[in-house]
Amino acid sequence: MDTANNEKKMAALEAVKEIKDGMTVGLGTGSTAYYAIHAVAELIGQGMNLKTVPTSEQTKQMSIELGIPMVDINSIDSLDVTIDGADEFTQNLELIKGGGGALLREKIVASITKKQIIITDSSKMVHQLGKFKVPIEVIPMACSYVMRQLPAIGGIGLVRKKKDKDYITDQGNLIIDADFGLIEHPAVLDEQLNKIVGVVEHGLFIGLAHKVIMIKDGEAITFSA
Ligand SMILES: O=C[C@H](O)[C@H](O)[C@H](O)COP(=O)(O)O
Repeated sequence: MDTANNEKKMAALEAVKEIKDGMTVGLGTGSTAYYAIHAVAELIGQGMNLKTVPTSEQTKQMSIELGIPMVDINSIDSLDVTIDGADEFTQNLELIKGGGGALLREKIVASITKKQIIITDSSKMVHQLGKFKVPIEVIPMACSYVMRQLPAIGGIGLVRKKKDKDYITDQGNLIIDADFGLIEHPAVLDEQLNKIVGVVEHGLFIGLAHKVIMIKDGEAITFSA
């Protein structure tokens, strides 16, 4: 296993230590969350009684294959813990997520989670967000309107493609990957994006993470809110 994957796995194993019997657990999406999902399956295999909520169709499929019990998010008020990855994070626990297109369901799950734990390898920490483009999920009919609004708030967008076709999210929407340069005030941009009609959600996660566990040089480094 290469260093990055080793770090992802170690972070996942560290995070699942927070899971206790009887908890409801949110399962993130992506190559880092992958290791957490496997670790949760192992806990269940050892007899732990857990209910989970997946943050994407991809994670739901994995959960089915691994025999992980799931619960309808509309039948619960909150989740105890969610373990998810990130594309970038700062020490203030501001994040960019959505590189894998799952930001909308991830943000809904994070919003009702008591303890949102982000797990990363050592490449994801930044001093200022913005090298990674901010994914913006938009209603298809609003796509060009939203694109035209971005320069007024300092951004340039590109519609995400997959194999030469528009990338379609789990909710049937499009994603605009927007370059804002380094983001001075993520909370301000968060509000500006939320005000654009046709934007369903975006990948700036501000005030949602409670803890980031990053592995660097074989050690777990924890950042807490
Ligand atoms: O949409 C995808 C999610 O936000 C992922 O958690 C994020 O892109 C990080 O993915 P990975 O762990 O594969 O780097």
